[in-house]
Amino acid sequence: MRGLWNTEHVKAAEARLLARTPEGSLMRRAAFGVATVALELLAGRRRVGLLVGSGDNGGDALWAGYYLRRRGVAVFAVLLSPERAHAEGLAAFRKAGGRVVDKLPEVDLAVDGVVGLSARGPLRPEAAEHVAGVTAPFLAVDLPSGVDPDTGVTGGPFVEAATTVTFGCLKPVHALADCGDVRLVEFGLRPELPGPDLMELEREDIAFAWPVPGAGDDKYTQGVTGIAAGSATYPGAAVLATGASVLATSGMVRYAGQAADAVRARWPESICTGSITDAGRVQAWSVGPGLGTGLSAENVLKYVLEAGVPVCADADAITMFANNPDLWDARDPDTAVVLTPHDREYARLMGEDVGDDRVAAARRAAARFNAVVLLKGNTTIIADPGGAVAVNRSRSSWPATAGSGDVLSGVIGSLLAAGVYPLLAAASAAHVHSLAGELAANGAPIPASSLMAAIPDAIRSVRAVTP
Ligand SMILES: NC(=O)C1=CN([C@@H]2O[C@H](COP(=O)(O)OP(=O)(O)OC[C@H]3O[C@@H](n4cnc5c(N)ncnc54)[C@H](O)[C@@H]3O)[C@@H](O)[C@H]2O)[C@@H](O)CC1
Ligand SMILES: [K+]
Repeated sequence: MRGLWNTEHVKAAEARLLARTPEGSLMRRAAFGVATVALELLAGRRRVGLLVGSGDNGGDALWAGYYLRRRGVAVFAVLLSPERAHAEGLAAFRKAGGRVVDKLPEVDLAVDGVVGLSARGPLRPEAAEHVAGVTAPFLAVDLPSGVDPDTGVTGGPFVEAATTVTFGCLKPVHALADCGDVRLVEFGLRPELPGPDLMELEREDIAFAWPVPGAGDDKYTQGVTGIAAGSATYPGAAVLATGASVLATSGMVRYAGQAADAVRARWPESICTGSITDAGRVQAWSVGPGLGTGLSAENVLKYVLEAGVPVCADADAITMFANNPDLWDARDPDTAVVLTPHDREYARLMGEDVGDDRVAAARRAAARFNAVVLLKGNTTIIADPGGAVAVNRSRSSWPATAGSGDVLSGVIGSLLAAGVYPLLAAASAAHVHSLAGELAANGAPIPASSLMAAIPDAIRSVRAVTP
């Protein structure tokens, strides 16, 4: 698991660390890290340009320029606010033979030291012009300038970084926005930090969480998943959700609904009934995809909420909660619920748009409904009602296709049925879903059924990293 910390916590921790380290040493260590990565990226080429802003981020860039000069690299720097440039960094840079210029010449690598942790808003016009004039790849210092450190939002021009070197710890921007290849330079900040504000699961975490049958297991002991999805109009949603559930774990899957014939034909291993009341016992329900929003669908939703087992509520289930909040009354407060809205469903459910701060939005919904909220997007945010948040950056946008959400809800249902903690179930499902999308797509569009079919490969790939 990788932790990520908000700027507020990073700044407070840095202040404590600064107070007990010799002046300037942290900046020089950070800059040395930047220079080391720059040398690696240069791979023998010898021209570097620096874009230097008014704060310590610019100071880092100037000190990195100093270290690069000492290794014989030609370094040019544009000072965006010459009178406010970091004084010691600039002096060291000049003394080492660095050249201050009005405009960067052709270089092999550009270092973005425009703004860092104190950044607000997009690049200002002058910086944007310099950035636009650069053809070399960018190495961003701490974070790509113009991208908000806490939300990853860009409201105008920003630096497209091929590589980002950050210091002390990762910040939300590194998971919420594209920062290229992110490298972390450690300098003893961790003991000063509270628990992380966000976490990003790694393959090892998912491999650890994913249910694996033991010698004493049978089809019942691994958790039976119930799928309440699909309708005469939308049988495909039922086939996809059930199939995803069948492929995600080796526990049993029961399907209940109007698409029983279609599901049975495609997934003979599932137990299908036409009515939810005949479904039998399950350890979790996945409800909503293609279900409709009429009275009979509302009754299905009530039935699964009353069952006293974890519920993944997706698609039409979310719309029904938005239309008729009284449906929540059917839920015992101890029943875990995972809601999986996309932005429009979120707006329906919450009566407000997601806004720029997606993490805060997911946290608000999780607190309001006492549920895990998985907010879909290129980066999926998964918030726990207790405040914990996991993020999953998708590797490509191919999974943004019809039926993809049905697959995700089936996987979440299976993990809930296997007893995986809801936040971990949702985050692990999101990870495997995006990995399956990447494996299936392999550079071309994919139907959701291909994504679903790649779930076993994704699980194998995740599990392959465990010793
Ligand atoms: N505090 C520390 O312990 C360390 C800080 N380090 C560096 O210091 C950086 C933070 O430095 P600062 O707090 O001085 O601030 P920044 O360098 O992030 O920003 C400097 C100033 O730029 C202005 N600014 C904000 N948004 C802007 C925009 N969109 N366009 C143009 N100007 C804008 C603001 O006036 C801001 O104070 C970190 O990102 C990191 O690179 C490192 O040297 C490591 C140690
Ligand atoms: K930067």
